[in-house]
Amino acid sequence: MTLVAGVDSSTQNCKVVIRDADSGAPVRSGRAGHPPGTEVDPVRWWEAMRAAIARAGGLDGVAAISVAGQQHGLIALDSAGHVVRPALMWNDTRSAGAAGDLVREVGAEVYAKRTGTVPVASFTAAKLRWLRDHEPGNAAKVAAVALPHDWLTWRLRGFGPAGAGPLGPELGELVTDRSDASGTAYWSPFTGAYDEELLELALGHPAVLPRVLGPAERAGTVAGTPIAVGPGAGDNAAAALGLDAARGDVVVSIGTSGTVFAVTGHPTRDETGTVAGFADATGQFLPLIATLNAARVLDAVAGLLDVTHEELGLLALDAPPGAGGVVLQPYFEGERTPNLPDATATLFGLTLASATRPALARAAFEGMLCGLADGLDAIRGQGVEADRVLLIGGAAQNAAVQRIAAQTFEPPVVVPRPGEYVADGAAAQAAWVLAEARPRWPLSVAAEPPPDHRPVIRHQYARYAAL
Ligand SMILES: Nc1ncnc2c1ncn2[C@@H]1O[C@H](COP(=O)(O)OP(=O)(O)O)[C@@H](O)[C@H]1O
Ligand SMILES: O=C(CO)[C@@H](O)[C@H](O)COP(=O)(O)O
Repeated sequence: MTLVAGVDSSTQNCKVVIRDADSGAPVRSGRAGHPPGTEVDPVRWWEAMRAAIARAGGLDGVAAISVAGQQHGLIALDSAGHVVRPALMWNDTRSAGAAGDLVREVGAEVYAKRTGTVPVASFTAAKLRWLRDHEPGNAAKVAAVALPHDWLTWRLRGFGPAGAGPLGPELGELVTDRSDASGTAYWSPFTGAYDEELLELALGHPAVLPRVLGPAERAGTVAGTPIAVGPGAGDNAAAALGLDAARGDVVVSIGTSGTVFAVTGHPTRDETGTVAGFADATGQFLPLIATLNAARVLDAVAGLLDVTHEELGLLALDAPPGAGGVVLQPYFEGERTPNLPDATATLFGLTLASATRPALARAAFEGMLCGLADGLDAIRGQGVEADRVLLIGGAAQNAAVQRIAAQTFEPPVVVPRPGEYVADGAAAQAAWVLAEARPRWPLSVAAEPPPDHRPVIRHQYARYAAL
């Protein structure tokens, strides 16, 4: 049996799956935690990846591996290959002002035309501008800019700071793929090339950028082994690949971030900045919206009510759709869509009658899902069909999330079997690199909550949207 490995280096954890390259059958897996916070020394991600691989039984028998990861994070390297400072992650909102400055200087319409996106705080370009303005000493040292999956792929191949690996710094050996490059706001999905002028505008000087590989192009081999290394991908593009998402499928992922995305044959540009015109991992495109407040909204409210996730779900299902008028605008971490980096969470509509534990619990589910349903509308506005919603991510296995999703979204909701779709997509990419043909592994469905659309949920959420 030929085995392939896929890695998901996400915000909270690193997950590794090892699969049979032909059938896609799972063979073994492992995971390790990441430190909390919105800036992290990427060495900790490297250590977690090594621990997760070890917990998955190592790479014995594995013929190819690919790494997918959280998008956008800035890993700034000096000329010796050392990280200049801890990585600034996608959910670090300090760069909101820098994003605003870049958009003012370039113009939202021009950004959308050149990169398919209008940068907000999450994007790499905004983080580079923040570095230039707030840590000029560090900015001056930047010789190369990598994203989390680029840097992990580089380390896996034996490159790294002088002395850390057998091959030395070799900044020119950095590689990435279209999907992650498209989250920088200095790469064009229209031309498939970097926009070096926009990079320089953000950082203040040129820098080495990872070479952008094609969907099944080899990056090299794992240091000291013949194991092939794939190009890797941004986590959302990897999930689309892992789900084998087809036209008409809209993926809604409820993990640390909430994302809504679909694979399309045409690049998109939304000058309002709501929909990011990303590329996917198959040579197509992946219009996407992302929210900062997803599964952790439920974590926060479960903590407040001192219940488990399952108990929170039972409480929520005790309240009627619309939660008796209670609305949670769940901006616990500021928000990216809508672009409100400094916002905080607010509860609306409380009365003596509605101030109950079930209503608060339901308002948490509804608030989180309404933000994603607004995103689905925006994606449809880009000419994307939505025949069904594929619900994935850590919170998708929660029965109340499934039921309330079927009440919030218009299209039917399908919940694939519990799985690590980002890591699965990376494993599928590794199999693709190996066989030079895209694998078509079967997708099994765990639940199809009966369609039960309740317009009241979104109507009352929308009433407070502008406040
Ligand atoms: N049954 C559940 N109900 C609600 N939330 C859950 C459940 N299981 C996991 N989660 C939440 O899902 C999140 C992790 O999701 P995951 O998709 O693995 O994260 P990431 O986006 O970092 O990859 C955590 O915040 C966790 O608390
Ligand atoms: O910023 C985005 C997408 O634009 C996020 O989706 C990140 O890619 C992080 O994802 P998770 O850690 O939640 O998977």
